[in-house]
Amino acid sequence: MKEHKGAYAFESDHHTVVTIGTFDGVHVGHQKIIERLVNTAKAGNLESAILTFFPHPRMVLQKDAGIKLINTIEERKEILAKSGVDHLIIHPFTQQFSRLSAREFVRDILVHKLKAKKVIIGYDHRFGRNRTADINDLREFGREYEFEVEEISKQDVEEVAVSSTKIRQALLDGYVEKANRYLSYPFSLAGTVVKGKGLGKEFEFPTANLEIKEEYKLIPKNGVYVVRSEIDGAEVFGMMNIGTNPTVGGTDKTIETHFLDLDKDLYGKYLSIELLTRIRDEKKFDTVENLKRAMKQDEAFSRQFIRDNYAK
Ligand SMILES: Cc1cc2nc3c(=O)[nH]c(=O)nc-3n(C[C@H](O)[C@H](O)[C@H](O)COP(=O)(O)O)c2cc1C
Ligand SMILES: Nc1ncnc2c1ncn2[C@@H]1O[C@H](COP(=O)(O)OP(=O)(O)O)[C@@H](O)[C@H]1O
Repeated sequence: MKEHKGAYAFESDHHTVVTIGTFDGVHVGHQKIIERLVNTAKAGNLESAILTFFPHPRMVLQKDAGIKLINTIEERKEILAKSGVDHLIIHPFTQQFSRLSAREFVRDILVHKLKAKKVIIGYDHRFGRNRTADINDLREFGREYEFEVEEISKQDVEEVAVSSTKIRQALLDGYVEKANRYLSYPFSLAGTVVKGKGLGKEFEFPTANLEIKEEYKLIPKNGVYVVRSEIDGAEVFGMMNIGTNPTVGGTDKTIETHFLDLDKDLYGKYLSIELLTRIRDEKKFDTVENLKRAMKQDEAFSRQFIRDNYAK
């Protein structure tokens, strides 16, 4: 897969089949559409291209600081790279871009830059300034500029929309296994290990504190989770706490992981950590002793879960 920083940077000698969308999560519904894109490309001797926007239109137009996404743009790239698509075009969605008329968008971007011979698009997709054009207008443009339009049915679009919403809601409710089923891969959190309060080592449970730089990344419900990661090329399991550490009087939200059977300085490392299942809610314990006891139970639970599901 070739990545292009915006439609204007796209270069290819071939004609393309293009689909347009955010594809947050790249979940099973998205994967179906991408499969169709890739197969259509093969059958028509075209190259397949996904046109996606970043930042998300809602971040730009509504200054929607609250919008949370399942994938960071880096994660989205990595997952799409495995899908067999020839081109990923990440177009910066700006105020200026949003003012392109429907005709300008079709003519300048789809036809002249991307050389689209086919566009696969949802039945309800709207585009151009103020989102005034619809799929019928696109078909009209297709006759003029000689490309075909293939519609993604209402049912397929709804399936896709529903599963993105369902995945976000499942994560916010702590149901990571449900989210992982919809995604067909484990939801993960990625960031740099930073210094915490320095209490973990006294606890006998040192924890790597993850700092996630993308403020738009969705963080699942507070609580304790069994996790898996890769550190220096080796698979490691662990238990993660997402929360405010109320027992030791914390207030800020932290994401910290104790890795099982590991003794390594992790400061400054960039880790991607998969969430496998949820163990329990975060609690305010009366004493640190009681918290320690709970963490020992978490460890026993985690080891059993790993034996049951990931035994080699
Ligand atoms: C598996 C696990 C479960 C945890 N559960 C709780 C909890 O229920 N309540 C709580 O206040 N803190 C919980 N913590 C957080 C500890 O309070 C935290 O590790 C400790 O404050 C050390 O923080 P530090 O790494 O920033 O020094 C948990 C941590 C881990 C790794
Ligand atoms: N098994 C392990 N799991 C997590 N971190 C570990 C582990 N072994 C060593 N470490 C190191 O210990 C650090 C955490 O220690 P801790 O006392 O909790 O300090 P702080 O909270 O100040 O970051 C981690 O960032 C990592 O560098």
